[in-house]
Amino acid sequence: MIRAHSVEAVRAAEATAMAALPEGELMSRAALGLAEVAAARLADTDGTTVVGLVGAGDNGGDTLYAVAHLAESGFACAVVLVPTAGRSGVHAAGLAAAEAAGVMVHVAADDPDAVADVVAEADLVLDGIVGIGGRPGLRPEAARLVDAVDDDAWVIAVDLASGLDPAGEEGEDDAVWADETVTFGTPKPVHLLPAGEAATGRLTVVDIGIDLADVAAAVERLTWDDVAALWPVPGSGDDKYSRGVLGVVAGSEAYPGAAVLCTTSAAEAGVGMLRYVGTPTPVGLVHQAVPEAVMGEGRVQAWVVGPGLDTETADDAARAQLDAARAALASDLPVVVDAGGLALVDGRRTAPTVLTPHAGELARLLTRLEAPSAGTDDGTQGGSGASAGGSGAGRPVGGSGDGGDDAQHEVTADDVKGAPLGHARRLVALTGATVLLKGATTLVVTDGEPVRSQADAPPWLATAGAGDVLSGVIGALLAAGLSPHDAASLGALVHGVTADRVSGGGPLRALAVAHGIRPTVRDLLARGRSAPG
Ligand SMILES: NC(=O)C1=CN([C@@H]2O[C@H](COP(=O)(O)OP(=O)(O)OC[C@H]3O[C@@H](n4cnc5c(N)ncnc54)[C@H](O)[C@@H]3O)[C@@H](O)[C@H]2O)[C@@H](O)CC1
Ligand SMILES: Nc1ncnc2c1ncn2[C@@H]1O[C@H](COP(=O)(O)OP(=O)(O)O)[C@@H](O)[C@H]1O
Ligand SMILES: [K+]
Repeated sequence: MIRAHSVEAVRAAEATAMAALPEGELMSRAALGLAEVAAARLADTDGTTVVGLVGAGDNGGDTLYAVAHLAESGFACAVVLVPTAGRSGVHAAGLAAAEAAGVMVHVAADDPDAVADVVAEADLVLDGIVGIGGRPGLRPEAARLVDAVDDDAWVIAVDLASGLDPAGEEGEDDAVWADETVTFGTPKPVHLLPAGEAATGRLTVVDIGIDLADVAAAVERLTWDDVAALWPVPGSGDDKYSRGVLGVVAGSEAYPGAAVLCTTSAAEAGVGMLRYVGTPTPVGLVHQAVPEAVMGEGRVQAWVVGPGLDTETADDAARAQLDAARAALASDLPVVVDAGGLALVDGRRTAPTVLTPHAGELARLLTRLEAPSAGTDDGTQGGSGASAGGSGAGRPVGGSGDGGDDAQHEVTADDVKGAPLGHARRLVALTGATVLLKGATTLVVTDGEPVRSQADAPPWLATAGAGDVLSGVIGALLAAGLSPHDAASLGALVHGVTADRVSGGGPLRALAVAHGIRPTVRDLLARGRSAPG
């Protein structure tokens, strides 16, 4: 598992470590590690020239010492001091070390054009403008230097790409776009979150001897090696019921294929038993595609509700299926709610719940649930008595404070994409559920848990039906007894890794991803068995 810690946790751990070390020792370790990475990249690319962009804080200090090391190793090195105060505005001891090593020192404010030319010559650029002390965005004088960097230069962000929000809450276009980030002690949230991941590039962590082993992470990412520890592997005493029965309420006359995709992936994920509830067309298709599935309701340990569910049609079969969906939501069993099922959610369930919206679905849910008088948005069904909350669990009033009295604020998909984590948290606050927000980086947010962030899938996975496959995997894991947080994040990991294998760099289809789940899990489990220790 990769663990990222908040800025506050990092500063506290640094303070503890510094108290036991000679002054400047941590910065000296950071700078040495940074210089070693930079020297290796220069060797890989036959580069010879280095420019460090140096801001006013300790991030600039790291950069000055690192460039001094690189100059001592024989590279042609210069630094550009970004603050308008020039030499007096930067880390004094770091500047002295750089000058002593023969580094050329330029002050950006003195001659901006000439300095831009110096930057443009560099084979390798160290971005030391700001680190964890930075506010989002770049000031114009910094942006001008960043614009001057040659497209072929290797850009290493020191600790984080300047301009990004270190907490990764807000997206920021005005930031350094790094090929690589060399960070110190531990990853920071921005490195793993959608707001900063692309601008971070390759992430390299330098050990500077700070201890965060017992400190809760702000953001976590499951890796391949976590699968063996988390995946529910049956023992000799198990039977199909003890392994977990999953009920699936999915598909409709309008969208029958979703039922096939969801049940196929649940079967491929190795669920103990599968029950399917649907209308005649998907029942026939599921019967053919997944002969293991049993048709109709019965005892289950968890439900998937919603892929391809049609909440608009009111014929008898569709109504019976919707009744089953509502009963599942009103039950005390774990439920994964996806796609059409999200329209039936109108508040808190007390039982474990995973909501799996994409950005557009999250925007619609927030708009509806934060409205002064919320209800289900499938108006055809009227009676709110069959709400997701069941009898005693009405819609919480959270969010009423930001809407204003008359005009309801409509949340858009673009709002969600601009600040995905914050919007996912809003839905967690409204529902108490685990929220899995789909995208290139999928976020799993649960109250009181570190955010899980998975980025395992290729963009080819952005294809119709891929979400139906994901819900089947998560459902199988919930039925086996995993917590919503683990089921959702492990499901996202396996779904993404499978998509990557199935794609192999080319197109994929959702059904192929469903069929790829079984071999992927097998191989990840085998990897765990062969791992040392
Ligand atoms: N505290 C420690 O023990 C260690 C800190 N280290 C380094 O120290 C960094 C943190 O240093 P600081 O706390 O001094 O903070 P930073 O160097 O990240 O930045 C703070 C300075 O940048 C200015 N600034 C903030 N936002 C800006 C923006 N958008 N544009 C331009 N200027 C902006 C501020 O006015 C302030 O002077 C870490 O990221 C890391 O690189 C490392 O040396 C490891 C040890
Ligand atoms: N750019 C991307 N890169 C990787 N994965 C993506 C990207 N965009 C979407 N995905 C993934 O593809 C799946 C799409 O699911 P969804 O939008 O629910 O599709 P559908 O409703 O058609 O099944 C999700 O798992 C999502 O995380
Ligand atoms: K930086």
